[in-house]
Amino acid sequence: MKRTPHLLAIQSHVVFGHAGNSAAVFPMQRVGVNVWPLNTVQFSNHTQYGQWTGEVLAPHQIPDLVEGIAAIGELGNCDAVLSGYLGSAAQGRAILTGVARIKSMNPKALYLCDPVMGHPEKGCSVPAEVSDFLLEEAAAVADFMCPNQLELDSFSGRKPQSLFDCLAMARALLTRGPKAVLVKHLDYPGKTPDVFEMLLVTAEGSWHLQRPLLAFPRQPVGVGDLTSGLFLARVLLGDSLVAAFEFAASAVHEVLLETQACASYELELVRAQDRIAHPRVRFEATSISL
Ligand SMILES: Nc1ncnc2c1ncn2[C@@H]1O[C@H](COP(=O)(O)OP(=O)(O)O)[C@@H](O)[C@H]1O
Ligand SMILES: Cc1ncc(COP(=O)(O)O)c(C=O)c1O
Ligand SMILES: [Mg+2]
Repeated sequence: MKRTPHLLAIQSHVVFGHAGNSAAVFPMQRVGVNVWPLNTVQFSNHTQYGQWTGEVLAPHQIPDLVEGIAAIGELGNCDAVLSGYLGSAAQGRAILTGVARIKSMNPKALYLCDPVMGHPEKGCSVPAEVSDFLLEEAAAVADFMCPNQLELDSFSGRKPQSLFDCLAMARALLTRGPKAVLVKHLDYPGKTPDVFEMLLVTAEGSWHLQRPLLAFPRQPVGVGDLTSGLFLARVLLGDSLVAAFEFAASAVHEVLLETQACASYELELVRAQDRIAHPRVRFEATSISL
């Protein structure tokens, strides 16, 4: 029988609604991965509501919890680490310590870093030390990085002029260390307005994917976390990087369709669960080059 993969997911948890682990854990389980959620914050709700209660996990808790799993002899079973929203650069460094510990026990373990930097225009951003940490330290260790356009711009220190420029920027990030860069959301001058575009860049090639841009009165939150989580889950289940990219885009689209149909602000993950596991649509990625 094929072994069920194990994935350590280090990101935020919200009591109400879906962001961070609260957006990614259930979908990753639903597609067939054992998830070990390690919550970097526990907030009442995501920060786009403008108010919340709760606390940030002290950075030392991250290695403490990883050592606890080592002490019961299970750490070597970890096949991948996913990290998302970071409260501080110290928390990020604690995650890299955990990743190094896991890779020493299982050299095949993968690390996906979702370099969450927030949405400055929505009043949510991360300290400069966190963006510096992500570019200067995390990129060198990560196997996969999944920025959105704002995060890619921040890494590049500029905005793109065209689709090919986005590709050049993603390629530049690839040279920092990751095996693949998945750009979860492209934005550039001249982009077709009614499509949502994504990019996957690896040493072997580059792929572009389009799906419909759906209208929402308020943009749903947690979409990026869901995308990264499903991509990594499908890679662990044996998909090629391109197949995992296509799967994640298709499953996320299904969740957004259900969310739109329910006129819900929070992602409708429970209602969409069967379509997360078996998307009815399949968006195909097409190869592009500079
Ligand atoms: N197909 C879609 N139609 C409309 N909006 C979308 C679609 N897919 C994602 N979004 C929204 O676009 C924004 C950018 O998505 P993305 O960069 O992937 O993730 P995030 O900002 O959540 O990390 C998010 O606000 C998300 O809710
Ligand atoms: C607590 C928390 N975690 C994670 C996120 C990231 O969500 P997204 O996937 O939309 O980037 C947010 C966004 O507001 C958040 O408030
Ligand atoms: Mg995000």
